[in-house]
Amino acid sequence: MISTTPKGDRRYAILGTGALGGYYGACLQRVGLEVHFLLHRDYQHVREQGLVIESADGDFTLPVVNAYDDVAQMPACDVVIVALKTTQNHLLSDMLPPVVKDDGVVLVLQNGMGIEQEVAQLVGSKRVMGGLCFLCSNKVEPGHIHHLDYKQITLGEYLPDYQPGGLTQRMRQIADDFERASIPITLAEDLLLARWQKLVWNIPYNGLSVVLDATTNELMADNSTRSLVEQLMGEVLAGASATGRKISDRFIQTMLDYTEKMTPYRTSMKIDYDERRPLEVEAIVGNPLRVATAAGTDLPLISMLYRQLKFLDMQNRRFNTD
Ligand SMILES: NC(=O)C1=CN([C@@H]2O[C@H](COP(=O)(O)OP(=O)(O)OC[C@H]3O[C@@H](n4cnc5c(N)ncnc54)[C@H](OP(=O)(O)O)[C@@H]3O)[C@@H](O)[C@H]2O)C=CC1
Ligand SMILES: CC(C)(CO)C(=O)C(=O)O
Repeated sequence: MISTTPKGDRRYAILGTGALGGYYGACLQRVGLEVHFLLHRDYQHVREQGLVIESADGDFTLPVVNAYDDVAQMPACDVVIVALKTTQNHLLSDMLPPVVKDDGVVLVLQNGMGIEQEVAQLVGSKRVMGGLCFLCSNKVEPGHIHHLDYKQITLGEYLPDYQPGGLTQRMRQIADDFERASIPITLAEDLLLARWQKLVWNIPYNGLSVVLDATTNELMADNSTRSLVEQLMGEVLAGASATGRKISDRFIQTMLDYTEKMTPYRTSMKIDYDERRPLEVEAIVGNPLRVATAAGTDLPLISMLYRQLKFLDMQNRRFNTD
């Protein structure tokens, strides 16, 4: 085991060493933090050969990492990063309890909404934080991650019912670790607001990329689809507003500009669809839709997108023989 944690440093666990978890975990280990990686199909490969990160910021290799295929073998950690696809979150009830220290924290870095609430039921709400990752990364081969663009994270504390959690000492400590690893961090006082803001991007682009078989640049180049993107973004703002979170209309333009500057991108949901993997429909579209509906607001375009995605996901799962 590589034990590099000097006094005061936090020990990290990465649950799901894929595109996101593998990238951030490797960045943290590279600057000397102690990181423990839970792997799945490429466990043997990574145990023997480590991780390769091909990155827009410079490639690097970690020939030796702390690799596990069973949480029971992992040490209890201060920060446990959840980086599975949300479609695998049913595994968390077994995975989390042994690996999070009594005074540790589970940091949910997945896309979507409502996951912190589920995690709080497993480990208690005092041990949960959320993060929104503006990252374009793919796992291209066993133990090989290709980081294409962006990397910043917005961090927020979770409190029951997503009451704003303010800024805390442990947020600053985790932010320091990531910044040491050259990952820019924004600290959010209100995690729910930050989650809605991220969904302004994910709901239209992830959803439409699957339904319309398109990349981000294709969605932006056509007037009809660009308008659909904008209308869907408007509905996300309405959902946020129904839960008491105001996002200014100008934010829509910011997200459109951000996407126009992005390298043409096949969204993560589109990659999952093409690879015939389960889609994160419930976390990214279903949960926010249900939250808005419960708060008394109809989101008709998002509701239609949700049903279309459910249909395509169900068809896709029928073909998946894994
Ligand atoms: N990739 C990105 O750029 C971004 C991703 N996100 C979000 O981050 C989350 C993770 O996405 P991403 O990293 O792309 O997904 P990946 O599929 O690349 O990573 C998920 C990892 O979980 C592993 N896994 C699955 N089942 C198990 C298991 N039983 N035990 C241990 N590990 C397991 C998979 O291993 P195996 O493949 O071997 O089954 C895989 O390596 C998602 O919610 C996504 O929406 C958010 C922003 C950007
Ligand atoms: C917005 C983006 C591309 C990260 O910046 C993302 O969240 C995704 O692909 O799921």
